[in-house]
Amino acid sequence: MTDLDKAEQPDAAGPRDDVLLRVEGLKVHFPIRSGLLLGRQVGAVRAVDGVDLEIPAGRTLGLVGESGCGKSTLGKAILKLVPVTEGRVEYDGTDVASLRGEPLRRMRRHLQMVFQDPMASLNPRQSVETILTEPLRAHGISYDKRTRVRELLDAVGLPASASAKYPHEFSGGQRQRIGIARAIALEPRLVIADEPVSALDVSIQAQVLNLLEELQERLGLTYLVIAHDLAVVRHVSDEVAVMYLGGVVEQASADDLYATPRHPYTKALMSAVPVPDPKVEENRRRIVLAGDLPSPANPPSGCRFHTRCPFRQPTRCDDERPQLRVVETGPGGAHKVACHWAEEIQAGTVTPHEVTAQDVADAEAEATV
Ligand SMILES: Nc1ncnc2c1ncn2[C@@H]1O[C@H](COP(=O)(O)OP(=O)(O)OP(=O)(O)O)[C@@H](O)[C@H]1O
Repeated sequence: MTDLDKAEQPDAAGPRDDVLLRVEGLKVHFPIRSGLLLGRQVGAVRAVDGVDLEIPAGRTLGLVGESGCGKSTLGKAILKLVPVTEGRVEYDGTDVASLRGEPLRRMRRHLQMVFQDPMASLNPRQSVETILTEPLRAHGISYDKRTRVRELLDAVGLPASASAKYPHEFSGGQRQRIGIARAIALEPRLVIADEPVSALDVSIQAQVLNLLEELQERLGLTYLVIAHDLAVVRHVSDEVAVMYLGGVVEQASADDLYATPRHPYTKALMSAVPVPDPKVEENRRRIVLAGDLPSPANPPSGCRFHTRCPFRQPTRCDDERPQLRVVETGPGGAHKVACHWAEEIQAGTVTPHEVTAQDVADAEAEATV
């Protein structure tokens, strides 16, 4: 069975055997140092604070959340680009943390990243040909330069003449195509795309997203697509995970999550998305969250979202951190939510109340881990 055939199989609530990437209890805490020569650790930024994720082969998981919630750090931790404090990253059944030297280098071939800003991630002094062949040289892979460069450019919709040019000679969208060509040069299986279109004009975004989808189909790629923009994630994802302050608060198939968001934070995020139908748009009720994202150096106790949550119930939300749990399994697969009151909110027995900026400040003052 090919990866693509496997990807046709329906989701199940239990563990699946076609999982390419599995993340368990992942934590990335950056030490905060103080004192002379910054030698003493006085705290930690809990950028990622206990994340579980699974991506089946050939599928796309979209990861959304506001700036600073830990999305990029999670992506980097999967690629071992930042040190993991606790937890496990398993790629194709192998614990990534245990790999060193040659096995790590070999594994890296299969996991590649597409970055937000192609101008910053491409070396301005290298020609496109050098940019595209450097990963092959670094991994000691023999290739016919002209043929391989032409194949890669063709795969991302650029002409062979692009080969001799430099990044500044291209538009933003073309540069991101070069970044994508570089990412697929080593024939990876998993690609982590961190805000792949947020630096691009809206008119160009769809073209680049379509290219990512086309390459997925042709090459059987598995994607983790990180974005703050819900529309971008919806466009490309089979499943979507919503992150808030270092943790995943909701995960479901894209259709289920957009049709029936269940976590209060997801409800607020979704309420901000404009609806194309003018009648629906007119009646759309925006949930505006009071306060800002709390500092990951000093996260609230209990549910990380309780300080801003319109559905907060004393005192369980303040004291007990909810686990991400399956609340429903439908045709789209398992719908997981990290909220103590997910069922009651759905049934309408727990209802929203107004939260003011002062309420948030008071709750934050009371609630530190
Ligand atoms: N190397 C680092 N050292 C210390 N703190 C860091 C480091 N990298 C990230 N952080 C902090 O970790 C938190 C999460 O950052 P991260 O970049 O992962 O969030 P994000 O959701 O990707 O946001 P954005 O979209 O703005 O990049 C932030 O508070 C950030 O300041």
